[in-house]
Amino acid sequence: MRALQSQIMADLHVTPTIDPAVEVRRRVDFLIDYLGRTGAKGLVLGISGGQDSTLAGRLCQLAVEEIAASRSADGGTAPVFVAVRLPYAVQRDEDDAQLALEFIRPSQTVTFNIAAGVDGIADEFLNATGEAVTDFNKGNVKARARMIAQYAIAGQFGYLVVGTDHAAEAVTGFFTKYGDGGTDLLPLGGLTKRQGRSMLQHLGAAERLYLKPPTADLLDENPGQTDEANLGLSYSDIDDYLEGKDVADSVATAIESRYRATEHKRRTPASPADAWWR
Ligand SMILES: Nc1ncnc2c1ncn2[C@@H]1O[C@H](COP(=O)(O)OP(=O)(O)OC[C@H]2O[C@@H]([n+]3cccc(C(=O)O)c3)[C@H](O)[C@@H]2O)[C@@H](O)[C@H]1O
Ligand SMILES: Nc1ncnc2c1ncn2[C@@H]1O[C@H](COP(=O)(O)OP(=O)(O)OP(=O)(O)O)[C@@H](O)[C@H]1O
Ligand SMILES: [Mg+2]
Repeated sequence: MRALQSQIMADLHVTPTIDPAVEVRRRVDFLIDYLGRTGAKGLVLGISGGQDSTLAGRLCQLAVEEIAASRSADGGTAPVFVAVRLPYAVQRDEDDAQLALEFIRPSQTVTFNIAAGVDGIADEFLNATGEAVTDFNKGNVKARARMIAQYAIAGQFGYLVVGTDHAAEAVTGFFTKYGDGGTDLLPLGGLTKRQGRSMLQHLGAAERLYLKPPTADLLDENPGQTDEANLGLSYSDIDDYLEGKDVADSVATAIESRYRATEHKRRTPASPADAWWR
């Protein structure tokens, strides 16, 4: 194995194989423990219809249901899980999002359309700079608008914002800084994409929910662009690398170059006391 590969596996807490049942239990326990220690009144998470939010959402719901079952015995109130639909106007694959919600069965579902907010920022960008925001930058505004919506809900009702980042996204920094990367806790941390898929399968999700090609779906001009097309890398190769397997040199080099370039996304902002960025 390459030296950096082994270092990355350790830094991102990846294990080459998992038992899906054990990982479901461990991550539900983590959510229960975190909720207990913070006293938060609930968890909030955007549900897109993609694999990651379907899995994280189901784990959140299992956690709050277990807490509710244990508290009903002593008459206490339990935290809730709020699933948020966050379409930009009309979502092309809304049926997948609805299927994910049917599987998750959240305590509550809220729909918060980000179109007015995002278009307001795009209009003001033009006023302020004299040029139109690019489709790519507007995509990151969409991801950040979703973060703002979730924190508004969390702040108002005393919830925590759940993130869906996992090792196969963290390694390439494939998320919007302070957008989908801006969250309070990460129940999928350390998992590869195929390990997450195996957990959804274990939980009895419909195939469509875990075989769907991953997409950030942030672009007006290329709706549903797959992550793999955007990255120029397949999740199968990224997972192999993270699980310590041999991959082509060109694949390892591409992953390692992205890993180095995106270090700033996995850190808190640099200050004069830090040296990691040198
Ligand atoms: N060395 C450095 N030290 C500190 N900060 C640094 C920096 N280099 C850039 N930055 C800052 O970071 C910013 C760039 O980062 P960011 O704004 O995130 O933008 P960027 O990484 O360019 O774009 C986000 C990428 O993540 C993808 N994405 C987003 C959301 C969801 C998903 C998904 O998987 O579903 C994927 C999206 O398709 C795109 O390829 C710069 O504008 C600058 O402010
Ligand atoms: N249209 C949307 N509605 C609600 N939440 C969204 C939407 N788009 C993105 N999100 C949130 O942003 C997170 C990051 O998106 P990302 O595409 O990485 O995950 P995913 O859609 O759940 O799974 P996949 O990576 O397989 O597409 C999602 O997990 C979800 O919480
Ligand atoms: Mg997606």
